[in-house]
Amino acid sequence: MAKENQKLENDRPNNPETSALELFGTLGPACADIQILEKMIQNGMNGIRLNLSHGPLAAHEDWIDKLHQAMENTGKEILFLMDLKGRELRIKELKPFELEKGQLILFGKDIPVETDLLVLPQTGDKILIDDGKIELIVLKILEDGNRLCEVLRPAVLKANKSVKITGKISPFSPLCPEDLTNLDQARKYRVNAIMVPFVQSRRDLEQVHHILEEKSLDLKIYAKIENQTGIDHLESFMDLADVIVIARGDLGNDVGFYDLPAVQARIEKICHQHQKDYMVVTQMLTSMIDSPICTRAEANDVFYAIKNGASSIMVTNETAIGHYPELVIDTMKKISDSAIRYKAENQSDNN
Ligand SMILES: Nc1ncnc2c1ncn2[C@@H]1O[C@H](COP(=O)(O)OP(=O)(O)O)[C@@H](O)[C@H]1O
Ligand SMILES: C=C(OP(=O)(O)O)C(=O)O
Repeated sequence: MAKENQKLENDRPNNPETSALELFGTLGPACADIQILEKMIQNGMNGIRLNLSHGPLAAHEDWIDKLHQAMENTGKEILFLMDLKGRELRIKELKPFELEKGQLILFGKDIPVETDLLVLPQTGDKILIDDGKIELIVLKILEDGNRLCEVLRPAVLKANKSVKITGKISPFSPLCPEDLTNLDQARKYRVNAIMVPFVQSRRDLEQVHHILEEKSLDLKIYAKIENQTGIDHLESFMDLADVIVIARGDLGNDVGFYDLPAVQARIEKICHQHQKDYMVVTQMLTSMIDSPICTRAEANDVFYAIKNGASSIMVTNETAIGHYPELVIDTMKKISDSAIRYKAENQSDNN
């Protein structure tokens, strides 16, 4: 690392001497319980995200009450981050069912989606579902608009999972009408910050700032970089965000996960150059969804995210639907403490 960049890294907020590292969990069915939330807070979680792709803010009132109760019981205020719905593409409600390799399926009828999403994929396009766990290829567009697809990579298909058409840029605006209602209720539910999905241009964030100003809301903005267009334009809009989010789930769908580590490194470098805080998120401790301990590789992932200068890290499924939400936070905290100690002891380390 060049001397200049080394200085920038040491000036960052996660400098051990001024450590303000944010450790985020995701609020979901597995941890929406006062005692579990208390333990997560006690174990070092200082921020929690609610993903509004699964329903509006008001529909989560019960969970939010529990969160505030847990904060009161522990005497610790943590950041409450609402991840706006945005125009992320998702499948609609359905009963979970298992797909098989080579199976023919109708995207639209068997996999219900909004009409504006249905019309996007063309013959030959690949459709990734649930952060790429499922992959389809479009064989034919039928007269009624349904897309006849072949299953290339099967898994269990569940309601409301993310959809990505490979190589296609989302043509939609950054916030959907439901988000405007969510923002109107931000004060009532004591939201401190928002995550904006799929930020692709300066215009996207200008629109968000404009809306926040109109609503007199002073909320920290976490801008999710989820596709190549967002990376390409990052330097043009990063001053309008408080934190740049390396959202590896959707990003991995877009750039392919073999290139994802290089893409992460590139975004980190740009953030260092501009002294911009950034978050690393998704699949950091995935094995802990079903296991009380993480893998060595996951420990490395968390360690290097922090050693390299992330100001925040966040887990998703691990606390939202996993079996060990408190242990996930405990693990994340212990590895991050180790990384912070390492940084303190190796201030001049260039590796
Ligand atoms: N607000 C919620 N309501 C219901 N289920 C949720 C909610 N948030 C998360 N989950 C569950 O936890 C999983 C992981 O959460 P998250 O990472 O936020 O979602 P996704 O990967 O679908 O974007 C979701 O796919 C969903 O099954
Ligand atoms: C955190 C992410 O977003 P979401 O959970 O909305 O897919 C991601 O894509 O990495």
